[in-house]
Amino acid sequence: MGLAVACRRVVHIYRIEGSDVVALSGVDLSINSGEMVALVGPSGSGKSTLISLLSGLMRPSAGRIVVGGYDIGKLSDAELNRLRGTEIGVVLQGSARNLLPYATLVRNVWLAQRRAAATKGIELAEPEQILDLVGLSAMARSKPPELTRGEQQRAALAVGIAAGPGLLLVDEPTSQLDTSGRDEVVAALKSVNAVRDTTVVVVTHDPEVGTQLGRVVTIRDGRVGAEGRDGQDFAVVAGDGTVQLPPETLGEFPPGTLFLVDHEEGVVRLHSDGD
Ligand SMILES: Nc1ncnc2c1ncn2[C@@H]1O[C@H](COP(=O)(O)OP(=O)(O)OP(=O)(O)O)[C@@H](O)[C@H]1O
Repeated sequence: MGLAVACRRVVHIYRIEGSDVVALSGVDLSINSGEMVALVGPSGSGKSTLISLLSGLMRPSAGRIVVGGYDIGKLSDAELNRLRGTEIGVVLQGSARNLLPYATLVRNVWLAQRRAAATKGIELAEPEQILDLVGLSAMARSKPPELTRGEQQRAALAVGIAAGPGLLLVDEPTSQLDTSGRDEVVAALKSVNAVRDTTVVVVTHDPEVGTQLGRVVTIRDGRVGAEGRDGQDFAVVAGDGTVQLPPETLGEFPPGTLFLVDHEEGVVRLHSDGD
């Protein structure tokens, strides 16, 4: 069963040596249970910070994040740890960071399952079944260095879903892959989502990955700047009522441009001198 995600006015500030870096400045985002979402946006816009907060690796400086009914900001370290090992799967950028090079894929998956099996008290899928889900059953007895980059990335996904999480967070799974490697990784993500109803959130720089996942959320300057759904782009109203226009339209609508909000008609119109 997939976990739903709700972010309300999420702010995150890194404090380093007396200076503050505002990484997120008011993220409002809802993700339904079983949805697939791509997070895109310029470098430094806050995507990885958002993933770290959703995974419970850090708590937000302000605002609220609820994952599957758990309020991330209010959980103890032990509770966050438990959540990360069982309900939330995380695949870090760079497949090598997720895999033990000296262990076979079956053993990699089994090791990731061990703690969760005890904590959850339920029977988890056999490692071979999990590897089959990401298209790696033929490589079950191989070790990571024997795999191609794309296969390693899919093995990292298998480890990420080993404990049967309801939310899978994946950072840049297709960087450094060729087109066919990328498509196989996206197919593996889709198969996990379809078979297990897992909610999947993927950080990516590849627009094609976003298109294939269906819903694309653009993070810009630490907040949700835009959304793409089924190939159409939308501006998004944030929790404080502000709307970011795409930077490329700022020439057309410079700061100070007036819009008329017509409550009765339910429309927003550009104000021109003739109005
Ligand atoms: N550990 C940290 N300490 C201090 N500042 C940080 C830290 N991590 C990120 N930042 C800063 O927070 C902002 C958002 O960074 P983040 O890594 O979340 O962006 P991103 O969109 O994931 O970037 P990229 O696409 O390059 O990975 C940036 O200004 C970055 O320099």
